[in-house]
Amino acid sequence: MSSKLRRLLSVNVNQILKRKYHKNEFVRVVEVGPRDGLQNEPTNVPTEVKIEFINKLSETGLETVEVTSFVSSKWVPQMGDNSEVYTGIKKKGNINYPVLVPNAQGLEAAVKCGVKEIAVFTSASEGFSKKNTNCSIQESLRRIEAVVREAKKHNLRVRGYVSCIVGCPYDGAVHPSSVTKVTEALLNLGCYEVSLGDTIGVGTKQAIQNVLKDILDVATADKLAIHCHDTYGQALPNICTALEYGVRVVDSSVAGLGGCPYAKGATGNVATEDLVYMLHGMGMETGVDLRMLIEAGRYICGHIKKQPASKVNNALYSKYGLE
Ligand SMILES: CC(C)(COP(=O)([O-])OP(=O)([O-])OC[C@H]1O[C@@H](n2cnc3c(N)ncnc32)[C@H](O)[C@@H]1OP(=O)([O-])[O-])[C@@H](O)C(=O)NCCC(=O)NCCSC(=O)C[C@@](C)(O)CC(=O)[O-]
Repeated sequence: MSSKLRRLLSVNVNQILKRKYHKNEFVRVVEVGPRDGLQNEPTNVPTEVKIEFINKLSETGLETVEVTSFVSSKWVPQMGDNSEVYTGIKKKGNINYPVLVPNAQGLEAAVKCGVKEIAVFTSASEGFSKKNTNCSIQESLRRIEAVVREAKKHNLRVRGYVSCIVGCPYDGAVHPSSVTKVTEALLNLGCYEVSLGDTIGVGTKQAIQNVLKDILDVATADKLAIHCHDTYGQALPNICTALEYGVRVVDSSVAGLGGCPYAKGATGNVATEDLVYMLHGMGMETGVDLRMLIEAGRYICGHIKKQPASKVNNALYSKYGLE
């Protein structure tokens, strides 16, 4: 093929794939602070503080707040009060409150609490799957299949996560085809949406493009969400890249809290305040009140004795008179 023809074809492919974002388009922000944000906190956060934190997030206009995880408390002690937190929060009718579930035991406990939505999780890399859930990817998919089957009997909505979409702390670089394979499997198992996790935040624009181009061969953008940790400061550009490819659901954590206990060195998610500020600046809608978000971020940071890892929170805190 001549280089001119090749160039022409690649321009056309990019035009088809790239759906420029438009003013007033809605982006659903999935707040993962109470779960992803707190799961790695070394000191115990009191249950009543978690509940108040989630109640404050519920007032911000967010449509989805991931509350906790029903994982083994031997593996993640911070989430050991999952039932108390889930049943203790004030639930607003227009908000989804998903919880993370790794297996049948977690599902059973979640169902007892009356959850309406669960999130199942696996990895695109074997090393992380083993360290995070003590099983291979194949085995995790078998567990998820059983969990989804049971969850559907209870009319639960099921969201999926794929970790390590670019790099793995144990196996190194991850090929896009591995991400596509697992994403497709989760969708086929019945997840309404799959969140693509750059767990250790190593991705750059090009890497995210490569992942999305590969996945968009098997799934449409409306089935995808992006979940970027900000270890290398690439989260916002990477999210913009995902927006260019039509993704309209973005996970984030207020005050940039978080990290995974089984991904050492990885920092928190992109801060929700920074994400919302950027999206509003681009003319996109989120329904989120930035001031109230900053307040919620300050509340939890005050309790865990940390400065918010959100530039927007730090810049606007005094301007909004929240001191
Ligand atoms: C999957 C397991 C349970 C396997 O762990 P295992 O040790 O192989 O499990 P097991 O079945 O052998 O059980 C061991 C013990 O745990 C208990 N157990 C077993 N299951 C549960 C449960 N659901 N709830 C409560 N307890 C449970 C079980 O009862 C038993 O208790 P014992 O008999 O010794 O007293 C474990 O590896 C685990 O809990 N892993 C979760 C780790 C985790 O939460 N990681 C962070 C979340 S993932 C993440 O952050 C990434 C994400 C989603 O944000 C996206 C991204 O950024 O990439």
